[in-house]
Amino acid sequence: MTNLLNHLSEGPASAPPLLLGPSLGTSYALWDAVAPELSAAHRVIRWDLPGHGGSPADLIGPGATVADLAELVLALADSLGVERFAYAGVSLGGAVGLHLAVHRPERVSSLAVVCSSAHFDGAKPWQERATRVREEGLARLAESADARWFTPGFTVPRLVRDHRDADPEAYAACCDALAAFDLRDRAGEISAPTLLIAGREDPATPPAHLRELADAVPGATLTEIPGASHLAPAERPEAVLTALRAHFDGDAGRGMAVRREVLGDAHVDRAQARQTPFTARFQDFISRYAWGEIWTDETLSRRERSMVTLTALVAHGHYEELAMHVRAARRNGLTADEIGAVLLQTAVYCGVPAANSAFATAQRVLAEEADGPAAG
Ligand SMILES: O=C(O)CCC(=O)CC(=O)O
Repeated sequence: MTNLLNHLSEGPASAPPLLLGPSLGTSYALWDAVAPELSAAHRVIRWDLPGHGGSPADLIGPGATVADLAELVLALADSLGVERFAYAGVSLGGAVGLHLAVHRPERVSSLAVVCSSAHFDGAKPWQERATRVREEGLARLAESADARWFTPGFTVPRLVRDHRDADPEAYAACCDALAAFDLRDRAGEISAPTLLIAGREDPATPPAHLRELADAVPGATLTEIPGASHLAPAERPEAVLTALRAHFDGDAGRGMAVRREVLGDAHVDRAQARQTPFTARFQDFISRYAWGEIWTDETLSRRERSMVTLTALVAHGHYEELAMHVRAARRNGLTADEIGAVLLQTAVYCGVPAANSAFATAQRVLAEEADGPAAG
């Protein structure tokens, strides 16, 4: 029997690690609709609480704390050779992230706290729930899971099943951890870039809890997701994914916006649709560095960058990319005459045959543009 948390790893082993933590009663299936997308640019490692999903129940016992759970997460990371990681967690999983960011800041590069809090409204309700679960098991409590986790009419049967099938003693020990958790007077020490995500309809950790954290954690940003209750990654995965990507992907997120402005949505959508696990890291590299760092640098205007780029593409004979960048140059404000003047200059410095092909390519693109809206 292993003494490690059960986990699922997705994405390239060489990508930056991102750990995903679950909420009480759920399993790593909570991230099913989000993790595969995040794994395009991250080594995603999602874990199960003790006695939940596939984790052994005896990893914790009565009187457990969030610190105990955080130690189990660090042991898992150590076992996978992961020293420093980005971390996102829901509710109890978010509390683990807050604890790590305060007590082990050297391990956490960036933090997202989803439908969670610096405290869970005192010890009493959790002590009562722990007692009840120790006495009667989880079947009856699981009957009310939908109402506690989702907006009316929504459900994820797998998660409700995981709740019912969790080990009652381990579940109760997790309730003990929630009862004792209060990080309010330490939240100001968090130095990792922090994103807070609230489900606007969440009755368990309402948006006010996340706002309280936003006021306490230096530089934290807060996103409220409409139409989401307590398990936002399951109920509104697209919204959670967008927020997490913007937070964790940083330059790549910013770069993607510039890439869309310069190359057009149609082109970027096609490139994204063609993306495979094999090309994902290259796409991410392009968004992060070419678009997120270089094209966003304001030392040169976008018009100037287009002129330099056209010249470089002619010099190396990259005529497919040249066609794309003639369209981009038009978006960046160059006239057809200016593009012609750039290509004429390349005849001097790159050679007449190269400029000859470049004029033919540009002529075709400009003619297409004259015939109708740019194809992107
Ligand atoms: O299952 C619930 O009733 C919500 C429990 C809670 O707020 C802690 C958690 O989800 O981890």
